[in-house]
Amino acid sequence: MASIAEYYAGKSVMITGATGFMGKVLVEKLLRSCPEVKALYILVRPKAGQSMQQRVSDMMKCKLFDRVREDDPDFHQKIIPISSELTQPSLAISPEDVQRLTACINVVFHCAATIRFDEPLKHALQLNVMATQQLLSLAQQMHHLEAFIHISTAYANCNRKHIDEVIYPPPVEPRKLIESLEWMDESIVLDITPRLIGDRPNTYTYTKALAEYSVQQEQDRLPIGIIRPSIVGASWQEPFPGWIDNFNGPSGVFIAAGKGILRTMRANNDAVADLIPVDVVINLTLAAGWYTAVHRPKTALVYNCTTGGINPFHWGEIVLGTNPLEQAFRRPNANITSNYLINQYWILVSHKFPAFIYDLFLRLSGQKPQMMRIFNRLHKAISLLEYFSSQDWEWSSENMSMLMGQLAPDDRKTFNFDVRQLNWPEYIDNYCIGTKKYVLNEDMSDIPAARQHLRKLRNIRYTFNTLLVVFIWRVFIARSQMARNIWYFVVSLCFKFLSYFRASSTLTK
Ligand SMILES: CCCCCCCCCCCCCCCCCCCC(=O)SCCNC(=O)CCNC(=O)[C@H](O)C(C)(C)COP(=O)(O)OP(=O)(O)OC[C@H]1O[C@@H](n2cnc3c(N)ncnc32)[C@H](O)[C@@H]1OP(=O)(O)O
Ligand SMILES: NC(=O)C1=CN([C@@H]2O[C@H](COP(=O)(O)OP(=O)(O)OC[C@H]3O[C@@H](n4cnc5c(N)ncnc54)[C@H](OP(=O)(O)O)[C@@H]3O)[C@@H](O)[C@H]2O)C=CC1
Repeated sequence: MASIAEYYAGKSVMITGATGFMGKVLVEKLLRSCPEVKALYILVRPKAGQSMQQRVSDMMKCKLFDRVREDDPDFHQKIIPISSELTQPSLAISPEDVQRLTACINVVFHCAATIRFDEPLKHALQLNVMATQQLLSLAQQMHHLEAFIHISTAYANCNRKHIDEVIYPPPVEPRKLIESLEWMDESIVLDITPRLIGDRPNTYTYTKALAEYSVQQEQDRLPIGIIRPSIVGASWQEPFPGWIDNFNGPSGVFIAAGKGILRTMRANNDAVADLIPVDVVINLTLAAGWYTAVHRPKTALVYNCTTGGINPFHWGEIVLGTNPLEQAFRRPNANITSNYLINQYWILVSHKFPAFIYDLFLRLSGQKPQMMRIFNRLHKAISLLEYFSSQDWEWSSENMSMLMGQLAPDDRKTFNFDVRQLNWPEYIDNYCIGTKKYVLNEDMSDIPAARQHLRKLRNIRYTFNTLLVVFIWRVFIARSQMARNIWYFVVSLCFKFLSYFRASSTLTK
């Protein structure tokens, strides 16, 4: 039986979402570990004033591709960009390109999606569901297709507590929903969105569930596999530990906490933090492509790609890195609580009050206030994440274990997705370093300066607290006999307690 690299040798692979976080890691891994792959056709759109070619050439210059570049400086020749806007009819692929793709593609990896939690329903439907349906139609025209791998999310069915590796019937038939929303004005759709998404928290999870169903509908006509990763984080091992390029999910939280901006958030300390490293997801995805093509399972297999059931880690166990970020707003000291009121109290004391003071300082020094605005955006982002950090889910992962059992020993090493070996504290430490190096582009050599800055912040805090105590004393205590009496009473009580403990600890020696 062919190994994974042998299988992909000579194959033409089509990838959507190749410019995204997971797509880039998929392209890199395919080029590095399957060097005989024939060609990667990546569907890309022009964006933000950049042409498709410019975007692809920028992407290939990215540090992520350093190892591939070392192995094969001409690796870019295997990447063939195809212009496509997935929300347009026929995916806006030219007839010539359609012909090219249908003639040669062997494997499709569909990664593209909008992953925003606040996406208007119509747009989320267009991209996550309708584009997927159009892609399935294109796949049906492919003469040599051997596998169609769809990337979903483990949270597509987050309205359930236990999630098996099956497709659950969606609340509404996707085609019917698309037809009925077609004539509706944006504002009407906005009004009825909460009713439609029901017990799901956002349009993202809702449309990903509809997409899964649409994919499964084609299982008799296409060789399909569905991957459901949980919260995808920085890479664990490959191409190097800690690689990450965005603010999504925990990355934004780690950065905001590391900068001393985020000091409190609602999460359940004891709930499982179902993070999954991006390289694990990609290794499983490539293995699933191989398995679908070589073993041809009769129905579409769903792979829950999660860690909680295998190597659980909890939100309360997260200890943020020891390498400080540059120019922190305050000394990092982030806490999580499941209590709404306690969280609101800390938001007031640790977020809003310092932001108010800082903005006052900016105003007085003739600058534009900005901190309150930053905090308002942060609170919006955090409120969208709290649904996921405050509860527990259980995913079965038999298909992931089955797939591991099917791999040859060498493939198990090269395409490792065995998360039992994952050391969480080490992973989180590398993750934090990754956000510093690759998201914020900060240099590790600046760490002594960052530490010095933290010491300065500590001194500012001590000075501020001392001034506050003196102010309170002068304004409230020194002016009233009763307040002075209470103050002396409290101080003498503390003193007595201290002497009592000192005496008892001397006795026990
Ligand atoms: C107290 C701390 C203790 C630490 C331990 C506890 C850790 C708890 C962590 C809990 C994490 C829980 C994570 C759950 C995630 C569930 C995942 C489900 C899995 C999936 O299937 S999908 C992937 C997840 N998707 C997302 O994460 C997307 C969420 N993001 C959004 O929906 C939008 O970005 C958002 C938040 C609505 C903001 O929208 P908007 O205001 O319009 O801003 P933009 O997105 O346009 O971004 C503008 C600009 O800001 C940067 N940005 C975005 N987010 C952050 C951030 N959190 N911090 C800093 N900066 C951020 C963004 O990159 C843009 O920059 P540009 O330079 O490009 O303009
Ligand atoms: N990140 C995570 O934590 C998780 C992600 N997933 C799933 O993994 C997949 C990949 O996610 P991730 O890489 O994080 O997402 P990103 O947002 O990083 O990437 C999304 C990709 O989709 C492309 N895309 C978006 N809209 C269009 C469009 N209209 N036409 C063409 N291409 C488009 C983007 O292209 P462009 O660069 O042009 O915008 C980009 O390449 C998604 O299906 C997501 O649901 C599942 C679980 C967790």
